[in-house]
Amino acid sequence: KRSSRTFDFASYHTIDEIYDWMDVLVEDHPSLVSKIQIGQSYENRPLYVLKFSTGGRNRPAIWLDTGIHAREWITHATGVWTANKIASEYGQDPSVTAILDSMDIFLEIVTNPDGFAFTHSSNRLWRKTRSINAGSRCVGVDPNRNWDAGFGGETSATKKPSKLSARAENPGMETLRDPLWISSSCPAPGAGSSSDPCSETYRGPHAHSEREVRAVVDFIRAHGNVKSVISIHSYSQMLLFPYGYRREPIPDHQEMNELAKKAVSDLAAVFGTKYSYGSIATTIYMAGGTTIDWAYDNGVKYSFSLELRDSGRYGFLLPSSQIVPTATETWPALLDIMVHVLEH
Ligand SMILES: O=C(CO)C[C@@H](Cc1ccccc1)C(=O)O
Ligand SMILES: [Zn+2]
Repeated sequence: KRSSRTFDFASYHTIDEIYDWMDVLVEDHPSLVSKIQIGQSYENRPLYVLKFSTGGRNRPAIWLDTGIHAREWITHATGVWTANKIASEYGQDPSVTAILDSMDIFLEIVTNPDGFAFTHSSNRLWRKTRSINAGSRCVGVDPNRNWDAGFGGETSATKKPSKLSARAENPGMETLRDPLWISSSCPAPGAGSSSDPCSETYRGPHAHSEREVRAVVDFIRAHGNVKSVISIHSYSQMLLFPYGYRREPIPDHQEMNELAKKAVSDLAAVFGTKYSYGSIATTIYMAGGTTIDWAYDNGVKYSFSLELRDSGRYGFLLPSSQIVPTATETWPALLDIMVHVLEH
């Protein structure tokens, strides 16, 4: 009989391998884990979400997503490891047990399946969705600029992008040659996204134009009781919270900052990996239309994004030997956030 525990967590996997593994995880934990489909991608791949629940009806919930950017393979791998950890620790770890006795956890591992498949088949550094842009030969929308929160920037940038801002508009192109820019605090253009379909931060024709984004928006709105959204990216080793579309701090800045401080401290305690933390706009760069700004503005107070390993040496091409160490050190940070949500 297949077991979810014998899966090779120390290797990168294809979408089919991950989707098959999800079914085995459900088989191994039938009273805790279920798989729901929240929609379909542009190319009609299913959008699957793992639900961890011990009962109740519409309990307060935590939403986790990985793989919204296709090339950030360490995030899908961390999502698989974390799903297994949650399922294995229920009934063993007191914090996990307490969380799941009162709340549900939803985890979407392959949030951008078309892009992910494309990184396996054609272009390992693909970031965006694979939707066709009318009137352009350039494909795809940045799913982390497509959300209806500061979409297109409050002051949509009309100024000519400077060299720096051109870089900020093309995350990943320079990072292989010049990783420093990604952790530079220099701001991206005011808009924090691009209207150019050929840009890596193309925001799309309108907010929620992407099926992959729309499906999550509809799910979270219909659920109505999501207390935390944690959207996991790589790389640069940061723990981020809103806002990205404004520099002004959120009302809950102090609480979020202190929680982030504790989380990165507990992460560092594992192997010494250093994370920075703070609001998106002040820690990485201005970014409009992001997942967690939308969540926060729609009542999800505990909204965070993680930027996993590394800080630029391998970037998106993180060796598979670092998968389990990365997932292992990230776990205490996730637990800190989830326990805080449970207690508040
Ligand atoms: O994926 C990234 C490239 O690794 C960095 C992320 C940084 C970010 C993450 C979460 C919210 C706002 C910005 C991005 O530009 O969307
Ligand atoms: Zn990303």
